[in-house]
Amino acid sequence: MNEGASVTEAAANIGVVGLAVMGANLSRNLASREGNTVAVFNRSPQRTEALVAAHPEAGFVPAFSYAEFAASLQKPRTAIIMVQAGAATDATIDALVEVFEPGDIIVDGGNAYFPDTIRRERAVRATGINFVGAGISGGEEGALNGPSIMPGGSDEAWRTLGPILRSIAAVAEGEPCVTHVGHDGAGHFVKMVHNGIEYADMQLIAEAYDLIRRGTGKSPAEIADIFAEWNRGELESYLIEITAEVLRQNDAATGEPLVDVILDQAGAKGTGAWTVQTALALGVPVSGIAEATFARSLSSHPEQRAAAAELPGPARAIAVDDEAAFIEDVRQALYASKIVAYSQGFDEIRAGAAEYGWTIDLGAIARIWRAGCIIRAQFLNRIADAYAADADLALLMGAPYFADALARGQEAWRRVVVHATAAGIPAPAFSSSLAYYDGLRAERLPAALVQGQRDFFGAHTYRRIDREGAFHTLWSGDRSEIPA
Ligand SMILES: NC(=O)C1=CN([C@@H]2O[C@H](COP(=O)(O)OP(=O)(O)OC[C@H]3O[C@@H](n4cnc5c(N)ncnc54)[C@H](OP(=O)(O)O)[C@@H]3O)[C@@H](O)[C@H]2O)C=CC1
Ligand SMILES: O=C(CO)[C@H](O)[C@H](O)COP(=O)(O)O
Repeated sequence: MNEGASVTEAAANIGVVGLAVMGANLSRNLASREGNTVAVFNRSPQRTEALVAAHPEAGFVPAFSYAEFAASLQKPRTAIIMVQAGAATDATIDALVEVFEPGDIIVDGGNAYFPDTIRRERAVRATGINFVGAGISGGEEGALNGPSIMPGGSDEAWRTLGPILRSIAAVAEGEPCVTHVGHDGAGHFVKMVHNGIEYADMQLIAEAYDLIRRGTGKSPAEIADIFAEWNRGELESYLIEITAEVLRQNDAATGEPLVDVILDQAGAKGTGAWTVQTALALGVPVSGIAEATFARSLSSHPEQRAAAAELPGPARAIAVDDEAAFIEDVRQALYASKIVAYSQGFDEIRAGAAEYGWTIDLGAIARIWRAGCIIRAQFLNRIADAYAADADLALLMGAPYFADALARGQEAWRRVVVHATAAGIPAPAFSSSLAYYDGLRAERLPAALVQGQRDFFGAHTYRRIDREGAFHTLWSGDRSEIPA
């Protein structure tokens, strides 16, 4: 580490490294707050020059080397990194550690994989510099006007960072959408699950659109009106709102609905897969999130889709007698499946907190997701209420409000899944959410048979319903049972 430049050169109280969509807008957000002077740095100088030229009102302090960036910051220095996850983040942290000093704070605001954040926090802390992994959600508009922020890291770093992050975060019912989630990787863990829920929510909405289009023959613009109407009720959310916008958009080149000219292969940068991988390791069944993630993968294998195109099946058309009733069924199925997705996500956060020793206030997470982030929704108030009533809820969807909503919606949900299945319309997120609901409420599951099979081929033992202990049947002997 070097000593940086003299204090007299240090004009900025905060800095941002990485000036693509998120970093540029976050820098402008920071600069717009009273008392902030923002130093900006990007690996390629053109981005720095472009940002500074485009926004003279922001009073940015541009830097063209890491040493210059460090010198432009008041001590203790605070810098927020907004670069690509993975190697880019490691390279940026390494470069900052070289020019920062003990007591300074490095915040990684990108979508890092939480084990990386745990590793980085440990390594950077050893230098005396604070490292905070902070999930930031809201896309371009959120970064500019107020995102939802999920910081991890130490209590000491939070004391310094808290006021800055509160000043730039979205506000929901007077409360800034930021909370100290927990230590080291807790913030990025929660952001990861946020994105997993985002994948599920998006897939469910996409399935609802597909079913309505195939069931009623309505145009995308007409379905946009349906989503806009839904957005005035219990489904009110940013994702429903933007779905109406996307469906209403016509392609300038062809005049066709834009949704009909977009290639039907969904991309993914990895956070959904991380959510599922982590859930598998924790033994948490996030089946809705997993199906949503796999649905993107399935869409993106054109060679396999071409190979399967001639396989037999129904014509993917639903015969609907009562259009209005069918649309209402889809709405209810969407709401029920959405409850499942959030319940699964919160279950994963609860399990992750237990595994990694974080104290995560689940009600506070619901509250900071009410504004600023991509999954912001009226519905999150209901989740916050559920955790306020019982902070140790074993199952979010078992809370009275959600249990009632599921009870009200489950018949419609079943009708939609039956229709979809009979018509050969894939609705993996709707179907798997319903299977999860039925699985959890089942008095008895065929898991008993799986245990019998495991004991048969691998002497893995089983437990009995009527006695304590583990048992094994001598399958290749006289088939008597012995205590294991
Ligand atoms: N876009 C979004 O809606 C959201 C993104 N995020 C996360 O925020 C972060 C930034 O996202 P976004 O603004 O979309 O930008 P990108 O994820 O596209 O990252 C581009 C930035 O990373 C920099 N970069 C790439 N490789 C390196 C490297 N080896 N060393 C230093 N810098 C490097 C680029 O610099 P250069 O210009 O020199 O190439 C550029 O500033 C990401 O982690 C992303 O996952 C979080 C929430 C929402
Ligand atoms: O973090 C985000 C929103 O919360 C980003 O928009 C993220 O890139 C979305 O993930 P993907 O690109 O995999 O759809």
